[in-house]
Amino acid sequence: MSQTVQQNAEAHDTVVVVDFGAQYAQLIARRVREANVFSVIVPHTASVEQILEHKPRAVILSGGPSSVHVEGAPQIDAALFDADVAVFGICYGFQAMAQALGGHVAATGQREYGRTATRATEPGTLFSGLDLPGAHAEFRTWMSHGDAVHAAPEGFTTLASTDGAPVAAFEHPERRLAGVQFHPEVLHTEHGQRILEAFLHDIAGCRADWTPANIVADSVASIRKEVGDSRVLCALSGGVDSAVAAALVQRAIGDQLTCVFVDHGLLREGEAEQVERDYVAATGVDLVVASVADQFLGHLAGVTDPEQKRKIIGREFIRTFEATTRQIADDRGIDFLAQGTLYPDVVESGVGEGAANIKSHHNVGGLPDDLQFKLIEPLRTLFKDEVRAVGRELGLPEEMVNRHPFPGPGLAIRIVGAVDAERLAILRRADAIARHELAASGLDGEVWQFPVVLLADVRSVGVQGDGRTYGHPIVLRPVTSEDAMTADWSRLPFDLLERISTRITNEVPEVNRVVLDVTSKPPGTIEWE
Ligand SMILES: Nc1ncnc2c1ncn2[C@@H]1O[C@H](COP(=O)(O)OP(=O)(O)OP(=O)(O)O)[C@@H](O)[C@H]1O
Ligand SMILES: O=c1[nH]c(=O)c2[nH+]cn([C@@H]3O[C@H](COP(=O)(O)O)[C@@H](O)[C@H]3O)c2[nH]1
Ligand SMILES: NC(=O)CC[C@H](N)C(=O)O
Ligand SMILES: [Mg+2]
Repeated sequence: MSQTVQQNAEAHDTVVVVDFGAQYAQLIARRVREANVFSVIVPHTASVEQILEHKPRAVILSGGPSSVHVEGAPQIDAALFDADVAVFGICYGFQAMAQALGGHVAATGQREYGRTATRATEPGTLFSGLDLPGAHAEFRTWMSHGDAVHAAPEGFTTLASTDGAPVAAFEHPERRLAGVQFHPEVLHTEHGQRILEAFLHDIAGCRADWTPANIVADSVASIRKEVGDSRVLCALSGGVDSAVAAALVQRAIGDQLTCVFVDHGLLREGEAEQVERDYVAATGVDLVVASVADQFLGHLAGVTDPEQKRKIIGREFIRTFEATTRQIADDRGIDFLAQGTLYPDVVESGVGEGAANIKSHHNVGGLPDDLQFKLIEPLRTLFKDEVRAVGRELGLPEEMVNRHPFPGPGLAIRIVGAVDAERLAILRRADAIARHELAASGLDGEVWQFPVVLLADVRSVGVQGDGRTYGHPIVLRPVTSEDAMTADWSRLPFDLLERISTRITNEVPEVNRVVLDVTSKPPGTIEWE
């Protein structure tokens, strides 16, 4: 378990979300945090001891695709229910809980997907704060199940039912156990957040202390404690996360901090200048710029595999930080490196046991084994919207806090194929046009991120100026998202897409085709590599 998680677990009431393969485990964790309670996610393969290591006040069992009554389905160890921790089951988690405690779960023959009317038969603690008109009140819930709890375990009160779920909610407040068949975490469920909060606050007794002001105070205190009077190098990219991480470290230790910005030749047009100008102006921080494009491009020459690109970039970042340290360190040296790593970077890099490695984020899975620095990652447990809230709390300007994310490996993972200076120049021009037109349309805020991708190894035939061309396609990938864990393709207006397409094919001679990516995440990721 990472040190940050340990610290948070000690300072705040923690909720552990056990992921049974749900589409919504991330969403559950976020909703818990929206109730101002700290939460972490663990895979269902975690043992009860591993769950309890987080010192949770409550555990939430997520939904999942399996059927609890089928042999080999993931189960929950009944020891959890005697561990003096509150437990809330959702969908599969509700069924697993019912079965483990002696209730009866079976297929119903009546599947319920999507909007479902749930009849509350008893307010209990879970529903007591809801404005439900009388007994047998109906409210709209979101369901996704084919199995159902037919009999609640002994001692539990049944609170609701639906046509396809004889027991749609139950609780045993004295044992601090409860569960629901529907999904309280999705916005389509009426009163969903209130029901979750009733569990968190009224049944589990979690304090609502996970707020931006507390996050800042805690991180500042723990950075001070850890760093003492040592010096810290902070990797600054111009993006939101590292800007907020640097501002936190600066608040904690002031001029013991030096920031380093790596110009690795994989940046977008104007980016290096912007960091030097804006960030220093906003914070007055001490900034070193390392201009190392030749070094990065040299190591990337001929490399086409995305994971290999990330590993090379992760390694060269660290080599650059080491070289910078040698350049600027006095006789005390620099032991600490601060980075703006976020919780989704950690989850996607498959660091948690059992989680799949989707891609090795250069700053997590891409780090070299012989790392000389101790890492300070004050945002390692946060989602992006929480980072933005912390940035506002620290007084960073709104333009900085709202900036679209840009991945550390930069344009290297937006060129499908090997990376070289010429290809980078093509992509940089196309990207600048797309960004410019998006900003000019006033729709910047509607889009989470807008990758522009060059399919460098693909060519297609075109006709331009009455002549045949054989050029490359550019892919536009504008997406909307809440936290980059899931995303949808942005429905940008056709006239904006047309302007971008026309300008790119007119102004970038090597490109003769512009295509729009209309894939959500999942199944696609946001970046192409
Ligand atoms: N060009 C760079 N120079 C120095 N450090 C970098 C650079 N690019 C990335 N990093 C480091 O890698 C971390 C992860 O990069 P990432 O792009 O995920 O975050 P960010 O740039 O801080 O924020 P955003 O997600 O908004 O772009 C950064 O927080 C920073 O510490
Ligand atoms: O700093 C980073 N280093 C990386 O190696 C990396 N890979 C993806 N990303 C960013 O993470 C978010 C999710 O991206 P994917 O849907 O492509 O996994 C998106 O915001 C991506 O831009 C990265 N950021
Ligand atoms: N979404 C879920 O958790 C589904 C649980 C189980 N597979 C069912 O069909 O009932
Ligand atoms: Mg970035």
